[in-house]
Amino acid sequence: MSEPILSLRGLHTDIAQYHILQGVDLEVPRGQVTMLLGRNGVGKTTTLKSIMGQWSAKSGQILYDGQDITRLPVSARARAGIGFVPEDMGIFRDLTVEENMVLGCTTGPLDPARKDWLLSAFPALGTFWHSEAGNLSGGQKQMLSIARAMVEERKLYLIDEPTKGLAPAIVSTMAQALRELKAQGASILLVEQNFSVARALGDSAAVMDDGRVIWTGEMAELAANKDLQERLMGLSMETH
Ligand SMILES: Nc1ncnc2c1ncn2[C@@H]1O[C@H](COP(=O)(O)OP(=O)(O)OP(=O)(O)O)[C@@H](O)[C@H]1O
Repeated sequence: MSEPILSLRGLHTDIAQYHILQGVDLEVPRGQVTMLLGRNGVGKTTTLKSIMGQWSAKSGQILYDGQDITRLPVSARARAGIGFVPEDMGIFRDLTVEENMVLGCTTGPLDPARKDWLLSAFPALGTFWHSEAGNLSGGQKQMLSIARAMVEERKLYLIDEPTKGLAPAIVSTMAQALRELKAQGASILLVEQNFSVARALGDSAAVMDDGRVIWTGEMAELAANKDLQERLMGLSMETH
């Protein structure tokens, strides 16, 4: 098997006086979707932000594509090919959809073929291309946030709860876009509470508790084992 695109080794991150990540070990295989699961507040978002550099790790190591990025600034991690879609969307409300997308481009102008693909994946963005992003619906803002992170090809995408609060029809649009992204060869680390999406998209899974990864394996294995789900996450995926 080839080297994982990302390995976390014993990662510790503090937020203020709180010791949030307490030795996270995690591998994200190349070209796969890895689900990061767990109860609320166990450190999933903090893990993504530590990988991106928005929180700096106190100790431990982040290896990305053969390089130690633990101490690099956010901008260098982005240039190295990591894209991050935060849960709070981070779009600019006063700018148009187009302007938001252009701001997502770091290496040159918006590539027309990439734009065509994104507008076919998320047609509403084409309809509102010249509208202010603040006027979009909640689901459309979420699509814009994801589409902006996909506007240039990245090797690794970190995506935090992309389907949160979305209507079922939009959830399947989002899931399809992520499937297409994977088909293009990207690696994805995905935090997702919607278990039917997790089951449908995930190749492997890592479950966190109390600032650590407590289980890793195939997503299909976790999805098939109710006792394991109850033990790791306190719930059964079938009921969610
Ligand atoms: N800015 C902050 N200041 C203080 N504590 C924080 C901050 N951000 C997160 N935390 C705390 O860190 C812990 C982990 O939070 P995190 O958002 O990483 O969890 P999560 O697993 O993503 O949770 P959820 O599923 O609820 O989104 C929580 O106890 C949270 O309260």
